[in-house]
Amino acid sequence: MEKKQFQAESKRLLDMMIHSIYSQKEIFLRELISNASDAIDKIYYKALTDESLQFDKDSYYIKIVADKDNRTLKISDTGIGMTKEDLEHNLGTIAKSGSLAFKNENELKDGYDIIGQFGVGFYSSFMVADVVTVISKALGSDEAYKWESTGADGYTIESYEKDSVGTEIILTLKENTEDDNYDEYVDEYRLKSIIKKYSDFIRYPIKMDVTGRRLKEGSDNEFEEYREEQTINSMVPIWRKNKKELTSEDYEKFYAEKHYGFDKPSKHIHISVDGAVRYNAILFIPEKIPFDYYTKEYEKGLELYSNGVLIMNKCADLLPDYFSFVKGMVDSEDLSLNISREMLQHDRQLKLIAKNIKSKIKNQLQSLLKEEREKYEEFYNAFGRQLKFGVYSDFGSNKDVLQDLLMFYSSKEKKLVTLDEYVSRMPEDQKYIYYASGESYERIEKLPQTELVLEKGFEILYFTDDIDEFAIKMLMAYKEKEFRSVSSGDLGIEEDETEQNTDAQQDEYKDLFAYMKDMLADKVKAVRISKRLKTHPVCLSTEGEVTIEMEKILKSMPNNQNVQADKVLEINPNHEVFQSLKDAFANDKEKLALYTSLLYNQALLIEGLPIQDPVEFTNDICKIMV
Ligand SMILES: Nc1ncnc2c1ncn2[C@@H]1O[C@H](COP(=O)(O)OP(=O)(O)OP(=O)(O)O)[C@@H](O)[C@H]1O
Repeated sequence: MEKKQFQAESKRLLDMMIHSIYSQKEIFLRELISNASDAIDKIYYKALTDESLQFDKDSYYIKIVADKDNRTLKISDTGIGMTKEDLEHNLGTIAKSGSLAFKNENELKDGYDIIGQFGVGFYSSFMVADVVTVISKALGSDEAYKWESTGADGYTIESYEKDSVGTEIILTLKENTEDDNYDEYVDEYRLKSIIKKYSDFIRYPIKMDVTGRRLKEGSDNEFEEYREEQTINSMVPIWRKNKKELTSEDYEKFYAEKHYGFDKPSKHIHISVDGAVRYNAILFIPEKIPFDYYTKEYEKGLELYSNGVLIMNKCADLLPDYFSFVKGMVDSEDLSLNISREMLQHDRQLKLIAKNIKSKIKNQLQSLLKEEREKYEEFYNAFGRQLKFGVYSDFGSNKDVLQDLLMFYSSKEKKLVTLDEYVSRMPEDQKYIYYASGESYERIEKLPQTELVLEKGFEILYFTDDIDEFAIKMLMAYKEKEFRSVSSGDLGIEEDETEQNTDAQQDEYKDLFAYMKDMLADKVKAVRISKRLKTHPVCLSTEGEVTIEMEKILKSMPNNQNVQADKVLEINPNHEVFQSLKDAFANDKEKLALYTSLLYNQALLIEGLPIQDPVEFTNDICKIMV
């Protein structure tokens, strides 16, 4: 029989599974049971919506059979089954193709991370089995097939006999080793406990023949063993249970079982609404950021159930983009089973649910911020960018929902603070909320432009995310306090005597500045005496809406429209350099040209902007050295 090869990525994954040192190998059973349950969901859904199919609730179940003598474990289901193509396609390739490429070799080595990141599902059976056999008959098909693989060297598919629709997965367990005892996976007691632990909420019965002991009939001291089929799981879906009966562990188990993420959820929200619209939902705020979160591949959405039947895996309409990190499910009695994706978008019930969910998530985040600050900061470090993006997008229409959830690093507190905290401690004479933008906190800390604001004792928020300034522009103000960049022309700081002095100086040396401006041509809008510089000789400030950070970001975009910030070169009149400029202006215009060009380029460097001609710049430095 022809042996087919796994697709390259699957092969790597399989290798990892086979050689896995993952300590929780038992999760393979959870994976197979959850696949079986998904397959039953599919046929169940079909039976409810297709009248030609018989509907008999009792015929949907999962059965586990352990054969101690042959060391095999069989997991069968009465689900939708797989055709030959399905077997090849679903079991020979990784569904989320390309995802492996994101991870580097080291991270993958112990197979631990990968399980979490991708929920490798079916492949996890190779952690405990040498041979995996899948026998399946698809709904509507007359033929059944057997798929078999011993791992990395590929798989075979052949026709097979099977009467009923569904799938059987037979695992031939690995030989025991010093470290691992695979016999435990044919041990009834152990299997029962694994099922209870991970799959108790599966909605279909998970049946298993178990051995009991009872008194022999007519005897009061002789026992006999007997076999009986038992349903191991309690079957009530967690979202239908009373919140009071559930522990955080139950929610965590559900989160893992559903592959919402490998991390533990940072927070869960269990909603039961019985009003104008009835629904149950379990939502999770993840603790860690999914590896593909900020990529185009990431798909937001919640699982959508109609009265216990899964009708959509990722219903995007239930979550606004700015809460796209939320995982979970919604079950509503009020949705029709036959609803199509297009109809859903217009469904009134769904819109109500989405609105309700939005406010629940917001409240939850707010209470996390209030009550568990550290946890909130962890969350914010992972997903804060998305919230800021939410403020910016849709023309700022969501700013009211989001502004109280924002945090920025503070020059004063040296940690993340909220806008409310900032505003509430603003001194009376402080007009604006000040911010400074840059690549990192360390770099911003050194920006000359911050000098005056800091000297006044005002707090500065540090913006290091691309989106920060754009979001703030959209917000415009918080509690009626406007935002102001420390580089902006007008800092709104009351002028004292020395500052009035600078106005006089500006006037006095206007010819010098005009001359310098001419030399820099359209690189700057003006050259001016600085009011904000205290110790540094030079800096750039901006006039108008576009700041230097915004210019940088806009320039890096694919269809940049060459948007420029209106830059002003500011000179510190109290720095010795100013005296040199004055002398050069009076006696040596060539020198003035050299100094002007040097100062301008220095200001660019401070801003992290590229110098147009670095060779010329270094030659200029040499000129003043010799
Ligand atoms: N018992 C089964 N019956 C029918 N189809 C199955 C069964 N087991 C697996 N499949 C098919 O094989 C596919 C691959 O399964 P696998 O467990 O590897 O990934 P998944 O379930 O899609 O994703 P994940 O496990 O990450 O949620 C499934 O999507 C499903 O189409």
